[in-house]
Order: sequence, then structure tokens, then C-alpha cells
Amino acid sequence: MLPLLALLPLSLFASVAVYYYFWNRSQYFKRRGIPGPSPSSVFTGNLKELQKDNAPPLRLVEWEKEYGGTYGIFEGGNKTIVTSDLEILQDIFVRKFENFYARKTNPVIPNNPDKHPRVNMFNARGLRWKRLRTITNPTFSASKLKAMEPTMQDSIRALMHQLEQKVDEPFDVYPLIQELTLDVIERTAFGKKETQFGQGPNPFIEVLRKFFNPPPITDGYMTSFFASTCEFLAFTTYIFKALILLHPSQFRGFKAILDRLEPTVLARRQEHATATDGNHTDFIDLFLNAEADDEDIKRMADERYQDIERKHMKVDKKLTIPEIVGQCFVFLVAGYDTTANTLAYLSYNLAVNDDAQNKLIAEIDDFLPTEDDITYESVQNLTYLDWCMKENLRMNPLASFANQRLCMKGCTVGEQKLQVEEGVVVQANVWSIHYNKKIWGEDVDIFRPERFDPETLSEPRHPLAWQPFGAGPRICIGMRFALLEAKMTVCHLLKRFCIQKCDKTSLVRTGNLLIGPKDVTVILKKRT
Ligand code: HEM
Repeated sequence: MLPLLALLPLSLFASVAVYYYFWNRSQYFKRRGIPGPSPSSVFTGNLKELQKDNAPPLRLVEWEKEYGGTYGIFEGGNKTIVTSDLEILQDIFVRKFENFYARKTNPVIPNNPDKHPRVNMFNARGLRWKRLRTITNPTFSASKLKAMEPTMQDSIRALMHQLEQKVDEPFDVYPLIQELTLDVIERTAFGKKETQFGQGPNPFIEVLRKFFNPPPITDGYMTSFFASTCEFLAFTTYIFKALILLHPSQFRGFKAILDRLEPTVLARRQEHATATDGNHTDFIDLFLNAEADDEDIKRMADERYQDIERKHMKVDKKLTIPEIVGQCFVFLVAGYDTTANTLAYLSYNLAVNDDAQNKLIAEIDDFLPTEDDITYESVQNLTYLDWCMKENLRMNPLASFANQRLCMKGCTVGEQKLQVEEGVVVQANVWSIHYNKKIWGEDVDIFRPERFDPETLSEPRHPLAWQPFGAGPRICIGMRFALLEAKMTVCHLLKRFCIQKCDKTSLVRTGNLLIGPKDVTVILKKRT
């Protein structure tokens, strides 16, 4: 009885100590004199209010109006400095990359990025990231993109065939665009031979849709727990592994994607073992050509992520099979909805801006007399199309939450020499930057591609004034791929149709991971 009674004050003391730790953490920005919204919970910080209306980056814009250009929030245990100060961001993304070479911990997948076998390039850090990036860079070279062009064209033409059935009546173009971008990534990245168009809706879309629209973090006790305790990752990662075993259903989305990828990679590896020619046809082939043997794996186990600081250090150009699966996973996830959202937003912007649409059609007709003239090279030469793409992504930097870095070694940043301590995250407030009137002029809310005409500028804009693809050594690796696909699709589309608005055309942005339009309902009119 007595020992049990003694446990009572002990557990009381432990609870007070734990609470004090979290309370003290929640006072971090106050102690540092950095303004910001008071956290609604000492555990999950500002996460609840951040995700309240299902569009977190837009909440950052509202907070900037209240707290200024640089302020602090708590994303669970992540202490995050949100800023639209371009000099701070230039330091973080570019000049002091050696202090900021990692991303923040993902509360939904709390895997240790230095140890997890299936780490992908997005989550990896330090030397491991450098190795993955170095092997993957050539995948997006001009020659590889050119090799992918015929497949992209085939899927785009299949989409046009579907759109022909939709003319003259209002319809939501977004789901069909999603079908296209998934089709392209499945065919170019994972060797799927035939287009899915004409064979019914892609069953994988539903899985990805759920993946991209997770419930708010604070709605789930597991995600709340991991988000609150992200500084104890070395320990919580084991709890995470145990929970996956106990509740696999919680991670159904990931599992469904991996269940699909892993056998594909393994089957292809089998083909590689028996085939004689080493032609790279898609990402999996390219990765398998860099497969690590036992010796490589032993050597790579000594890889220390801090070695990123040794700038000229050579990296192994080798990947393990789980890493190959991880890379394929991130390409699929990063390459599908980002491009779909871009095209959906552009369809909306063209529908509600006749003038821009007419100018774009005139340029396409001038330079590309027939659909056969739409090629890898020719679309690069269309200036107005390029301005439309840029303006569309200025108004809709849909993946802006990825523009953040974790401080790995404390230093000062920006002109005011703001001290950033190790373990603090810096998040670019991209929507505020992209709508800053001092940078873009008074008409920031208007779709005006001409603002990207360099001849109208008295001096060039700051290199980070436009950052839909991020910046610095970790800038989006799929940028050229995405732009090629989007530009070719727009050219095919406007060669055949013009896009008209109707009563149901409106723009409501939503999404936790990416911000996309809820729907894009328009009317397609056949061009005569
Ligand atoms: C319009 C479409 C796209 C947008 C707006 C977009 C946006 C972004 C952004 C903002 C980042 C973070 C960059 C940073 O932190 O500096 C990123 C990273 C990344 N993106 Fe994209 N992306 C798009 C398409 C793609 C495609 C098609 C792929 C692959 C097929 C891809 C693969 C990746 C990967 C692997 C990273 C991580 C790079 C690294 O950490 O080294 N993205 N993307």
C-alpha cells in the first residue's frame, strides 16, 4: 500500500515537470521578443488555428497583417519563424544553406530522416539528401525530358479527346486534369505502357485525393502527439513503428501507395537482372542503374549528415532498393497534384480574363500553326505563355508550405541580423511576398501576365520575389518537367477550344498540404 501511495506524489511531480517543459517551450518567442499569435495549446501550439479554415498559407497572410513581416508560431513542437523578408530568405535558402540544409519534421510521418531506410529526397537531409539529389538531377536533363515528350503528348491528346465530349456545357475541368497529370507521371516515371484515358477513371486518384486532403493534425490523437513531441524524434519514431503495427488502417493512404510501388520496383529489378541492354526508359530504370551492392551499403552506413558542410566532398552515386521506392513515392506524390493544380488555376484565370486568353491564343496560332508543331522546343519559345504561367503561379503558389528550412547550426540572418537558433524552422510567407504591392504594383489581385515583361521594369526584381518552386540548392527538382507538361497541355487546349466562364465559375481555394481550387467549372467552346 505504502509504495503505491508514494507513486502518487511521484506521478504528480512528473506531470507538473512535463507540463512545465511544454509551457516553457510555448513561451519561446515571447522570451525572444519575437511577436506572434498566442498558442491555443502548450502542446500543439498554433496548429489548430493554423489549419482552421483548411488553407494554412492564407492564415499566415492574415497573421502578417497583425504581427508584421517576421513573426513566430508553434507548429506543435516546431518553433517556426514565418517571414516575408527577402534578405532573411536569401540567407536561409542560398547564402547560408550549410546552416539550413534540412526540412522540418513531418508530424504525419515521424520517421528519422537520417536512419529510415525509405527516406525520400524531400525529407532527407545533409549528405544523404546530397547523394539522392545528385543521382536524380540527370533524370530531369533536357535529353531525358525530350525522351519523355512523346508519352506526354500521347496522354495530352487523349485528354483532348475526352474534352471534345464536353463542349458547350458547364463542367468541372479539374478532375480530368488530375487524370492527365497522374497518367503522365505513371507513364513517364513508372513505365506504365498505355494511357488510362478511355479505360474509365483511374482508381488510384481516390487514394491520392485522400492523401492530399488529410484531416487537420489536431483532429487525430496520434498526429497531435507526434506534432507536439517532434523534438524527441529519436525516441518517438519507435512509438510510431509500434503504432503502425497496431493500427495499420491509420496509414492506409501511404500503405496503398507503397504497396503499389514496391512490387513494381522489384519486378523491374528482376527484369534488369536478366536483360542485357541498359537503356534508361523511366525513373525506375535510372535509379536501378545506380543500385548499391553490399559493399556500397556498408560504406554508406558511415554517411554523416553533417558532412554536407564539406562542400566539395564526393558523394556515392548509389541507392538502396528501399531508397528507390522512397524516390518513386515522392515523384508520384510531388509530381501529380502540383501540376494538376497549376493547370486548373490557369484554366480559371484564362476563363475570367478574355484579354489574356485572346493574346495567348494569338501567340499560339502565330508560332504553332498546327497541333503537330507543339513540341518540347517550340513551347519554350512562347513568351506570352511563359508570362501566363508565371503570373498564374504568382497568384497561386500552391506548394508554398514546402518553402521552409530547419536550422541545423545557429547563426544570424537578414539585414537586421536576426538570431536563428539550432532547431528553429524558418517558413517563407510566399503568399504575402507574391501579393506584396511594393514588389508587384497596386494591381496584385489582377491576372496580368505583362508584369513579367522585363522591358516594363525599371530594375530587376529580387531573385526571391517569385518563388513558387522554392529556391537555392533544394529548389523543386521537377520544375522543368511540370512546366513542360503544363505548357504543352495549354497549347493543345487552346488550339482546339476557348475557355468561357459561366454562372458556376468561381475560385475557392482549399487544402492542407497543397492549396488547390475546389473546382473549376467552365464551358469549352470549339474554335472554328
Ligand atoms: C507546378 C508544379 C510544382 C510545384 C509548384 C512544385 C513546388 C515545389 C516546392 C515549392 C518545393 C520546395 C522547394 C524548396 O524547398 O526550396 C518542391 C520540392 C520538390 N519537388 Fe516540386 N513542384 C512541382 C512539381 C514537381 C514535380 C513534377 C516533381 C517530380 C516529378 C516534383 C518533385 C519535387 C521534389 C523531389 C522536391 C524536393 C527537392 C529537394 O528537397 O531537393 N515537383 N516543389
